[in-house]
Amino acid sequence: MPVLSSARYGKDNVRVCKVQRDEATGTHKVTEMTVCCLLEGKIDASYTHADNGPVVATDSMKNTIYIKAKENPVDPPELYAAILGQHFLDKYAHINVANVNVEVKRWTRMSIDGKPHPHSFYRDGDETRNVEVRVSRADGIDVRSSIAGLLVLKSTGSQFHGFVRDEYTTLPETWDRILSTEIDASWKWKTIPSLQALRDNIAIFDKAYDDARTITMKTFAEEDSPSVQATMYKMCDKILEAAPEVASVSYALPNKHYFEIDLSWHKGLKNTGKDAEVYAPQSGPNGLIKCEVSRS
Ligand SMILES: O=c1[nH]c(=O)c2[nH]c(=O)[nH]c2[nH]1
Repeated sequence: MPVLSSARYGKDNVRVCKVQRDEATGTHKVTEMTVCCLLEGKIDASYTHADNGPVVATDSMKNTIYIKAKENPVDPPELYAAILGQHFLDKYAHINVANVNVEVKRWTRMSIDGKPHPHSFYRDGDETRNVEVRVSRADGIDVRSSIAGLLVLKSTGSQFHGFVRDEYTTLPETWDRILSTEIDASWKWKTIPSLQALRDNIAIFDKAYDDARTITMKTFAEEDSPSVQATMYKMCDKILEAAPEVASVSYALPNKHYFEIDLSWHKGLKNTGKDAEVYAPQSGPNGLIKCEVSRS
């Protein structure tokens, strides 16, 4: 006999833009996000017995995503995701868990003649601020916040030597290389008991996001990196120190290689080591280095 061992369903890729207008000053704020909402609960019969009785249509979920964005703040995204998830539990007795993911795009305010413009913005890179929120009747609210797609490069201040050398090794050791990666940093919060508890401590989310972004860039820029591994561990350690309510921090960093090109075959051109100026950026293969650091 087959058993339905797990099931969740909902709406993905719901794109929402909210404009908040301060009538007094005429200043607007724009938040553009993509929402995914998947529900769990007593929904097995819809899979096993073609019984749609327990099914809240995914189309209704899409409508709910818009309505909750109208009725509530959409930032910080942790709050909006928790409000939306809690709504499904409050409204439908047979739904036990709501999984809400939100990805927020960057709309950075324009500066015109040195002054912040009240209603004009620009897309300031592909980086996104993301949250994954699980609102559960039994377990409270679990939140993972993250920064994704932040592309960084440093042209010196990175080394890699002392690694295994054997009959499989061709990579030379280096004391000075280009280091580039696309930051995927996430921090998992200690479980939050209720939506009210989350509301009561709302400032921690923006602060942790700002701290994580600053720590990531400052550590990347200032450290003479011995390896991606050692640098990301240091970033995790600093974020844990800055955000006491965070339980663990994770990074997933692709090593975007820039290879030196030996041009000595052409009139003895010097282009390696201290003379390296022209590099060949690699699309792949690339290293991929991951870690999670928790409190001991
Ligand atoms: O920082 C690095 N870590 C590695 O594990 C590795 N492996 C590699 O080929 N280059 C690098 N760089």
